[in-house]
Amino acid sequence: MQAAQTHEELTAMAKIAWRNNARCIGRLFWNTLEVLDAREARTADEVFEACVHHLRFSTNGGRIRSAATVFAAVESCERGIRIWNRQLIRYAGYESGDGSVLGDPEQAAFTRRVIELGWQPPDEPGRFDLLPLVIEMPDQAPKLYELPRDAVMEVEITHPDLPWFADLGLRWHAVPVISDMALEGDGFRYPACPFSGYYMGTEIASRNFGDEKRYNLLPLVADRMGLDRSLRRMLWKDRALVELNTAVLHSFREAGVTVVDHHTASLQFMQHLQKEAECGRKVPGDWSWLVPPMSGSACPVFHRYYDDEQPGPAFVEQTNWE
Ligand SMILES: N=C(Nc1cccc(CNC[C@@H]2CCCN2)c1)c1cccs1
Repeated sequence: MQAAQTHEELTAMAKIAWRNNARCIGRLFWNTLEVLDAREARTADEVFEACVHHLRFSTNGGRIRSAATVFAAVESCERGIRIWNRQLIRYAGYESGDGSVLGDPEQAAFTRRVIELGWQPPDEPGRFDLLPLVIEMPDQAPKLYELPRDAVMEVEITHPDLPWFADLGLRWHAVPVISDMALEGDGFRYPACPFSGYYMGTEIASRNFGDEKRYNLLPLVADRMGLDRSLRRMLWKDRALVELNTAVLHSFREAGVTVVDHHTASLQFMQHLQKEAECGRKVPGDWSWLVPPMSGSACPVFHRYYDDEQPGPAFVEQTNWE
């Protein structure tokens, strides 16, 4: 077993792992990452407390701080401490007999799993019920924890010009916290290291709200806009996407919650490419992830190729509970 990394070594490793993440458009700010050291957490309760602290620290009243909380390292083959949730904050998906889902369909299997583990859904299940955290300590059964409501900031979605938009009852949480990946590098592996930043508007509007296999809201928004959905060439999906994205960006800014539009994020990434070239470093990039899911060719990141290397240190996928 190697000597543990100092906090400085751990911080540098996590920052470089972010800088190496080929799928991330927000890497201009890699050096601002705050690393919270939770390697001493030895019980599920202590891990839960550190996760709640991460939410409060990163949310920061809406002035979001990019952060990573690092729990204990493991030898390569061990499972170690694991957070089963893909993100610390996710909404339940309740599947009914006919296959329809109330809430987030992407979370239907996980929702079933946590109910098996003893989670009690609310008396009135809804579209935005917070899922519990599932924390697994080495050689122990997983434990469930409800997130304190005051640690989860949410934004209600309204539209600057369309009054009826508020009636859709849409909301989303302010901070994305990826909690199922491992931080690997310099001979160390950290299987629990939730990391968070701020959202790009398209993630919520185009993907979480827009995807057919998610909240599938394009037909509803188009109908409320009075568009003719019988003709694809009327581009009703595109018009609905623009208004969903306008609403998300407007609502987050109104609420004082950090968010970035896909045009600004693309320009920032081009600056990052410039800075890295000046430092003599290649920038690994995955075009299919870097290009925003709407108006791709209107973003400069679209008009070039990327280096497909995957250098370490890195945040890596790992087998989860399924
Ligand atoms: N803005 C963010 N979004 C983000 C980053 C990484 C991963 C994810 C999760 N999205 C992955 C899903 C899976 C398929 C399509 N999207 C979101 C950030 C999350 C953590 C720091 S920034």
